[in-house]
Amino acid sequence: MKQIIIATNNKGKAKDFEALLNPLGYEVLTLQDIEEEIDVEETGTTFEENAILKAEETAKILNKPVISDDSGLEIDALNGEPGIYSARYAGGEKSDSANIDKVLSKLEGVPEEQRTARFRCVLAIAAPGEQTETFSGSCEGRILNGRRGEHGFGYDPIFYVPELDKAMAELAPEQKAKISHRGNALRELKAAMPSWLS
Ligand SMILES: O=c1nc[nH]c2c1ncn2[C@H]1C[C@H](O)[C@@H](COP(=O)(O)OP(=O)(O)OP(=O)(O)O)O1
Ligand SMILES: [Mg+2]
Repeated sequence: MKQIIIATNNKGKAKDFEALLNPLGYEVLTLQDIEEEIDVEETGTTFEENAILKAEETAKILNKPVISDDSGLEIDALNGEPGIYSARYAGGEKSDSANIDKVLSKLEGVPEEQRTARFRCVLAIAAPGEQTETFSGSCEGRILNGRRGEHGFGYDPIFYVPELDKAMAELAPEQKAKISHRGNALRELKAAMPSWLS
């Protein structure tokens, strides 16, 4: 089986990429599968910058082509927060549960029609000696009043997908792959760089 390295330490993202890439005949490897500990500092001010930082630094260390993912949730009623700070919204130690609690408390009393939000994902492809490329995808929805569903990771339990009348965490990985910001970004990548994912 062909292998592809995703420059992430997030196990939830790894599962999403498996649902997207296994059907194309790729085995997904992440930073959790390799000896070296790589945790690139996200000092950029946009998803693009952070995705490029993660991809280029990882490709350089491993001397191999990699794909990175920088993603997050933008909530309109919070002026786009948590945005690029999604992973550390509730503080230093990354905690999906604490992050969700913070969003729910900030949105307390905000009516349904004002709870619009979107997930964004930027993928960067970097390879030694090659120009880095980026691709982006988004997924529109609304923030629920509480958690629903057991699948996924991050903010999935509080993200409602109107077309499917389901929370993102109520979708099986294959269903999420069809509509997610990550799936949409990967389809952009595949359309522009077919030789990468054939
Ligand atoms: O499909 C998703 N479903 C739910 N939540 C999501 C999703 N996609 C991103 N998110 C949230 C999780 C995390 O709070 C942040 C990503 O932060 P981000 O820096 O890109 O990832 P990370 O630090 O967890 O792992 P890494 O940088 O090693 O890839 O956005
Ligand atoms: Mg990160």
